Amino acid sequence: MRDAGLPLDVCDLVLTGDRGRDIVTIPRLTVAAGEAVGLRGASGAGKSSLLFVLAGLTSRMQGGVLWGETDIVSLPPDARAAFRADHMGIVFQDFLLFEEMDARGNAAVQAMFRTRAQRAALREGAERELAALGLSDTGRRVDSFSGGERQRVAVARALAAKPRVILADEPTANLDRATGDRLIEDLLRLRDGSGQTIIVVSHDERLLRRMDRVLVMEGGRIV
Ligand SMILES: Nc1ncnc2c1ncn2[C@@H]1O[C@H](COP(=O)(O)OP(=O)(O)OP(=O)(O)O)[C@@H](O)[C@H]1O
Repeated sequence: MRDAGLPLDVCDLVLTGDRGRDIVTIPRLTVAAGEAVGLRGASGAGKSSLLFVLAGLTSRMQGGVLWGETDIVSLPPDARAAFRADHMGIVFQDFLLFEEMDARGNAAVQAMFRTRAQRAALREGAERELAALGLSDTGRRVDSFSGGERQRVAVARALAAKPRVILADEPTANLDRATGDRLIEDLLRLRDGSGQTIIVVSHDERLLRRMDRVLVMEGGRIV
């Protein structure tokens, strides 16, 4: 089993956008290891921007974002990328799939960056998650998949390596009810089994209801 989830400690965080505008301002936010937290709020409230910060996908942040002992704000971009690859599974709002690869290849894409010894486990994890999400025909190129199918590939990719942290932006948005429910069960099964920390942006009440805690964002702040 992989290590359990990482705790998060955000301190005096400011994310600055173009023209110097503050997009996200968080004086303090702590999430326990293994906690499942929902983030909700109106469009433009800063939810996706906060996920980007937590994933270390921007250099325009100030303050502290500690995952365990590691402050990703103070890491250079290549070290942030390595930390992300080692510890995080991310579901982006627009999925970011490799269009010319099949579902299986996309779900196991991190294998390209792993050692030979790690590749088999990652491919196995990808197959397991694709099956758990009910996706068949995994040898087909993803550019021919529907929105919901693409979403399932993106989620399988995020979960394949059993990361210590899962960050997801609207993971159930394109899914029918049954598939959405399956995804929610899958996320919680991971958390209950190996204690992953989960932070999910969503408007889906069924998903939010299952989280340990739901935070509301407004104007770049948690209210
Ligand atoms: N690089 C940037 N420069 C300036 N403003 C930005 C930048 N990135 C995002 N914003 C603005 O910051 C605000 C928050 O955007 P964000 O995408 O985080 O909102 P959101 O809560 O995720 O919205 P949605 O639910 O519609 O996805 C928006 O007004 C957006 O236009």
